[in-house]
Amino acid sequence: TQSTRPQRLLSAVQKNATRGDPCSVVRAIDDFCRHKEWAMNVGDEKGCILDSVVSEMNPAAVLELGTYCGYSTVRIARLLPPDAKFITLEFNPGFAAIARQVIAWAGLEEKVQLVEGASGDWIPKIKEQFGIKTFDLVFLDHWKDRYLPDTKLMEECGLLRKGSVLLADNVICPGTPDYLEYIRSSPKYESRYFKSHLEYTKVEDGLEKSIFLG
Ligand SMILES: Cc1ncnc2c1ncn2[C@@H]1O[C@H](/C=C/CNC(=O)c2cc(-c3ccc(F)cc3)cc(O)c2O)[C@@H](O)[C@H]1O
Ligand SMILES: [Mg+2]
Repeated sequence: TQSTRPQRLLSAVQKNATRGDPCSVVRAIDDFCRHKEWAMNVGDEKGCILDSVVSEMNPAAVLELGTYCGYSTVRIARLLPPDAKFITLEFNPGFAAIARQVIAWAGLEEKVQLVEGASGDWIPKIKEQFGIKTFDLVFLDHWKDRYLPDTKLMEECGLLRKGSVLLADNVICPGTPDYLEYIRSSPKYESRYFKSHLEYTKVEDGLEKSIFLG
């Protein structure tokens, strides 16, 4: 039977990365995507911006929307303090299965809770299910037309506090026009665009970092 791209990405990790070494897992995926098969991971260039935001915040509670193969999950989890809570939502069972193995290969399975399901269904249940009051950091990297509705839902569910940071991938390519318009014009957010490139290409893309003002 034919393998899928995520399966081939996992094989590349198992072949080229060292078990328990998150940086080698990140490197193995970037090499695979740059030299073998492109895949929609945040990548190394935007990944460095993600790293600096995570390191600067030292967050106690992180939410990721859209795990895919777990590349950004590993990037974030490797930088978290020991008792931080990190939830990543993924509704495609095939991708979730691959991501679990990528996260395990990095030795980070204790730091990450991968929840299988749709963000719209799970966001209202997070407080009671996981004992989380608010998130310090949310990384948005799922379907681009879900960024805005999920942001409004997180506001409504009281999951954001004064100072919570939303970091959104792909605000230029593929683009998230309705989200950008909302977040940049809303008095509830202080927003800043980090210009970069679409993963593994020279095409412009960037991350939008938005601080919730309460
Ligand atoms: C509501 C809900 N709930 C839970 N999981 C959800 C969910 N909605 C989606 N997911 C999950 O998240 C990932 C989806 C990611 C979507 N990302 C992109 O489409 C994307 C595309 C490009 C791209 C750019 C130029 C091109 F020419 C082609 C593609 C680059 C990117 O960086 C992307 O992120 C995927 O794993 C999907 O199952
Ligand atoms: Mg992306």
